[in-house]
Amino acid sequence: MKVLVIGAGNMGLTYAKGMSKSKLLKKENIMVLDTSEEKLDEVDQMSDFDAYRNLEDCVPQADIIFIAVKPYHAEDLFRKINKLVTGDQLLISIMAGITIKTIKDTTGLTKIIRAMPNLPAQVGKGLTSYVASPEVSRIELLAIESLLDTTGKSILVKDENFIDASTGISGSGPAYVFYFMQSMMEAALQMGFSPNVSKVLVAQTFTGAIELFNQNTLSPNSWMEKVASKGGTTRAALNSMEDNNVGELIKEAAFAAFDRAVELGKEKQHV
Ligand SMILES: NC(=O)C1=CN([C@@H]2O[C@H](COP(=O)(O)OP(=O)(O)OC[C@H]3O[C@@H](n4cnc5c(N)ncnc54)[C@H](O)[C@@H]3O)[C@@H](O)[C@H]2O)C=CC1
Ligand SMILES: O=C(O)[C@@H]1CCC=N1
Repeated sequence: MKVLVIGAGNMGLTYAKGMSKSKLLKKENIMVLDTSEEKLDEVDQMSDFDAYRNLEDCVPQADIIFIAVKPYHAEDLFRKINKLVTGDQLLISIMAGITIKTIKDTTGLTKIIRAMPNLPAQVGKGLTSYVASPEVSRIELLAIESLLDTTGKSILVKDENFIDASTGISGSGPAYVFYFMQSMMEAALQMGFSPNVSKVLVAQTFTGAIELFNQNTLSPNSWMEKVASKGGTTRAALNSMEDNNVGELIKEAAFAAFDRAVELGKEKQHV
C-alpha cells in the first residue's frame, strides 16, 4: 500500500510521521508532495519520505491520497488531481468544511474519508473524527482507522454534520485551551512571576487538572466543587467568571467555529 500526503504543513507532516509507525505501511511507501520549495527542503532534510513537486509523478502510484492543504487551495488541487486519478484510489481529506460531495464532484473519486484531526496529533495525543462515503468498504475503513490512530484516538461519526461539529470542539479546541492558558499566564506575569515561572505554574495546572479528569468519572462541575471552598478564593474566581458569562461565551465561540466549518463547505470558491 502506498500513501501520498499532499500538503507538508502542520498536519500533513504530522500524519506522514504518524502513519510511518503503522504496521500497515512501510516508511518508504509514504510520498509527500508540496508546492513550497521550503517545505520540500524540510522533507528532504528529514530523509524519511520521498518529496514530490509534481502531481503527475506521484498521484498515479498512490493507493491512498491524503489531502492536508488549506481549504482555499482545494479547488485548484482537485481539478488537477481529477486528470490523474483512477477510480479505485481512496482519498482522505482533513480540510475543514470541504464536503464529501464536493470532493467526489471535483476529483471524480468515490471512496472518500472526511476527517477532522487536531494539533495534539503532533505528540500522539490527537483526536480525529471521521466519516466515510458508502463506497468505502469495511476492510478499507478498518485500515484507515488504524492509520488515523497512529496520531492518537479516532472516532467514527454518524454523518458529516458531526465532522463540522467536532471541528468546533476538538479541531479548533486546542486554540481555546491556549487562549485560556495565555490569559492565565498574563495574569501570573502581572502578579510579578517571571515568564518561566508563569509558564510552569500554568502548564502544570493544566496537566494536573487533565490527569485528574481522565482518571475519574467526575464531571468538570464536580471537580470545580472539590477545588472551591465555601467563601474561599476559587469561589471568588468562579463567581467572577459566572458574572461575566464566560461559560456562555465559550459555547458561543465553539458554535462560531462549527458554523464557519459549515460555511466553508458552502463557499463557491471551493467547487
Ligand atoms: N492546523 C490545525 O490545527 C488543523 C488543520 N486542519 C486542516 O488541515 C489542513 C492543513 O492545515 P495546516 O497543516 O495547519 O496548514 P499548513 O499551512 O501548515 O500546511 C499546508 C501546506 O500545504 C501546502 N500547499 C498549498 N497548496 C498546495 C498544493 N496545491 N499542493 C500541495 N501542497 C500545497 C503549503 O505549502 C503548506 O505546506 C487545513 O485544510 C485545515 O483545515 C484540520 C484540523 C486541525
Ligand atoms: O482553523 C481551521 O480552520 C482549522 C480547522 C480546525 C483547526 N484548524
